[in-house]
Amino acid sequence: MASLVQRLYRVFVPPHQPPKVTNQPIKFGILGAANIAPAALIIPAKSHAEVIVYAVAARDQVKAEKFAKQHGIGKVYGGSNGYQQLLDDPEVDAIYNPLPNGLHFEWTMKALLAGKHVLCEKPMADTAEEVKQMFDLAEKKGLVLLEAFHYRFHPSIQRAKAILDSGELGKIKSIDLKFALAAGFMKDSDIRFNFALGGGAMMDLGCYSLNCIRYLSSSDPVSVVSATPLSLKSANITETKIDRGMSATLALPNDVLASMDVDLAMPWEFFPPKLYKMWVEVKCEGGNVGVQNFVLPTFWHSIQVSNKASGGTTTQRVEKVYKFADDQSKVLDLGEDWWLTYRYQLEAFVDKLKGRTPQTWVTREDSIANMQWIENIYEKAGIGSRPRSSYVLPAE
Ligand SMILES: NC(=O)C1=CN([C@@H]2O[C@H](COP(=O)(O)OP(=O)(O)OC[C@H]3O[C@@H](n4cnc5c(N)ncnc54)[C@H](OP(=O)(O)O)[C@@H]3O)[C@@H](O)[C@H]2O)C=CC1
Ligand SMILES: O=C1OC[C@@H](O)[C@H](O)[C@H]1O
Repeated sequence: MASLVQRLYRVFVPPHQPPKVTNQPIKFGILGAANIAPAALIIPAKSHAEVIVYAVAARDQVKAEKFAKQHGIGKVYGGSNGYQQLLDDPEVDAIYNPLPNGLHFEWTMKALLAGKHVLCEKPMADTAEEVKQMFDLAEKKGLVLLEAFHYRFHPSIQRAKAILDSGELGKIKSIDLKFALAAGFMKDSDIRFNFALGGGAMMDLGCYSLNCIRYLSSSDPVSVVSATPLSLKSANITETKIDRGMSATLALPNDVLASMDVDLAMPWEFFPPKLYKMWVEVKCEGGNVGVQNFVLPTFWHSIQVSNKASGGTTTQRVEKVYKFADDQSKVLDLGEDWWLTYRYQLEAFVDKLKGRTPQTWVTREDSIANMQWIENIYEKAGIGSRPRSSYVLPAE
């Protein structure tokens, strides 16, 4: 309990590591005064000695200034041209793009055209074709582009995968994943319920779920067996192509079946009270691995392993891995138990920019495939992909 409290305190009040000029710090600009920006970049940056959150842009000048003041950001761009002004600032090295999904393509492309590296929120765009174009441009410009699947950088999910890969439990037979938030977390006006902005539960919670299934199984699906959207039942939302939730079954290679259930407005459960569900379980020939809280492991998580040992006995164990020194490999000493997934992600992003080898990475192929299977699931569900961006690259 004491370590939990200590960890939580450190998450929000990390020891400050002011960057020195000799570090040649990476100066970040944030597109939009987004809700997720403090957790995903501003707090993690405080403990990274090579990162400065230098500027923020918001469509509204007053909002931009308020956000900058609240988070100690020195440079502010506001108004209708604020995003572009931020991209044109020669001091900015890297852009964090936490805009609504439907704007990721346009503003990431513009950032790359302006010569900036980009950390782009998930899901990276509305279509796989867009994601491909984003990586093509990044490669052409020699810039770093990363889809912010932050949970992949944390040692806990990597440990779960290492157990599966070790062969301890034999071949994977099935995967079941649930990711849901109780009704009321999201307002009707939330970007997640807006089709034009790339909304939908499959885009939001589903992109992680699919990514996690693909990651743990080290495979892409062979087909979407079924996909059933949960419709919105709100008098205030008229979007017919927005899935409040999605239940999908995927066929993976070697007759493995994976099921995923996501819901942005899960009906309340009181006994015991549940505000959210975030559970993935992999059943293997010789046992199971389940990971509780796989997207937010820093706060709390458990890796539950049950091993059907020979002789009919089953052994159970629980592992918790908050930093790499705690994992079974003992090879790497990286992180602190209070590092958020986003802090691990920032470490990797900066390493990549600086020409060092990041501990792990989410590749171009991975991001394109993830987006393609999101589209395939929407197709099977009968509601189709989110609209392609209307942004057209200026002629060279
Ligand atoms: N990695 C993670 O754990 C998480 C990732 N996300 C991802 O981050 C992104 C942003 O999510 P979140 O922070 O919740 O979003 P917000 O609702 O805070 O919106 C983000 C920003 O979008 C800007 N924006 C630009 N155009 C529009 C528009 N037409 N309508 C509404 N907003 C607009 C706003 O910028 P301005 O300030 O200029 O008005 C706003 O600040 C999404 O892609 C989401 O999937 C979200 C939560 C967690
Ligand atoms: O981590 C997350 O949890 C809540 C979601 O709605 C959000 O977009 C996602 O990134």
